[in-house]
Amino acid sequence: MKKAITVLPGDGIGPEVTAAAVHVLQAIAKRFQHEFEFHYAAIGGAAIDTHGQPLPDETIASCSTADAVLLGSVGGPKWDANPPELRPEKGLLALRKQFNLYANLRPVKSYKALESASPLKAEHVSGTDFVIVRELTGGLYFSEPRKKTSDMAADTLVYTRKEIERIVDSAFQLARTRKGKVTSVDKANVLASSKLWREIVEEKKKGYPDVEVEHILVDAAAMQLIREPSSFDVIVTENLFGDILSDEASMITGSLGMLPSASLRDDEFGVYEPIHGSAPDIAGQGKANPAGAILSAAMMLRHSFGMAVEAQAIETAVENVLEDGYFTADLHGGRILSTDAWTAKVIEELDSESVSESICFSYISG
Ligand SMILES: NC(=O)C1=CN([C@@H]2O[C@H](COP(=O)(O)OP(=O)(O)OC[C@H]3O[C@@H](n4cnc5c(N)ncnc54)[C@H](O)[C@@H]3O)[C@@H](O)[C@H]2O)C=CC1
Ligand SMILES: CC(C)CC(=O)C(=O)O
Ligand SMILES: [Mg+2]
Repeated sequence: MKKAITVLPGDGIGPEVTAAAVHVLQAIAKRFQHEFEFHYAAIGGAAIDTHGQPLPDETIASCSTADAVLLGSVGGPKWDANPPELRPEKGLLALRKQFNLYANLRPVKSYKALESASPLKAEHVSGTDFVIVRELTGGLYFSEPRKKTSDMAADTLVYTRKEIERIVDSAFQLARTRKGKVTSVDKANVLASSKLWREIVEEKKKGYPDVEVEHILVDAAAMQLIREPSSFDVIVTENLFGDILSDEASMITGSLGMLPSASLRDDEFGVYEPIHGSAPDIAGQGKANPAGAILSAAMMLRHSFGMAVEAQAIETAVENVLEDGYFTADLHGGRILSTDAWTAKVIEELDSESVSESICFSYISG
């Protein structure tokens, strides 16, 4: 199958982790006889430097003609003093809005091999398997009006019924394919937007009688994620809460570098991005964990290209490399490899006999 992928490496460790994911995709293309065409375009600080804006028209054009987009990360101290319209993060937010990517799926799954890398006790980590469904194109990050003087500052939190309904529907539909439970996270004891959110979840649940629903306030949710992460299946929440809770949740697995994400709309198109930022403190040192980006590529294969077997091959290879005790510098307890060396292990694993046998078996049985 022939597919066009636009790669937006961005800033900091973005180019390192997207390079890793592209290498893995090339290995998949070779093994399964697909043709992946990679087109590179600028976003974030890199785009400000070359094009004078964080989301150039050429980048939008490239993404518009692509089957899917692989993104690294944006931002860094070089651009921190820039005015708001010339901040790297503005490019990422504009990309999400431009392509109407309202549903950001962030799977959080524990790995046996990483139980000791997590700051949580192994018995708490074990069995963790949930997805955060984060609303991605509304809320405070798209605040209008937004104002700042030296004496006051204001951001506006707006959600429309339509925005809440579609993300809540996404969560219910996802729960039906999993363990059948939705946890809606809000701050309905204080915020008007959260009160509407909760009302809509209550209305929507009538259409999904097979799905169990619970409501939890965001502060308690932050606690419950640490106390009993295995109690969650699908968490649905607004933009800011989802951003914060997913970084917290990443540590259950051992590192922020482990979590992938898919930013989706109603068709197959998607932007696939690790949840972490540009990590300026480790950029250019071969210390970045590329697992989040590599697993994002697997999500791309499954969702945008319908390549479930290929996606599973990547996920199995990542798991096996961790099982073999090969870690990156952010994870404690294994043999530490550089970003490139760890990626090479994943590709070696993909090429290995055991993975190819399980793939053949899946083809036959699937
Ligand atoms: N999606 C995106 O592009 C995002 C961009 N940012 C931007 O990134 C810049 C840095 O933000 P921070 O708050 O430091 O968050 P960050 O996510 O870049 O880093 C937080 C910490 O986690 C570590 N880390 C992150 N990803 C890692 C990986 N793959 N492997 C190993 N360690 C990893 C970093 O070294 C750092 O110690 C800022 O300019 C921020 O605005 C932040 C979050 C998301
Ligand atoms: C620009 C930020 C909203 C990016 C971020 O932290 C995220 O999407 O996780
Ligand atoms: Mg974030």
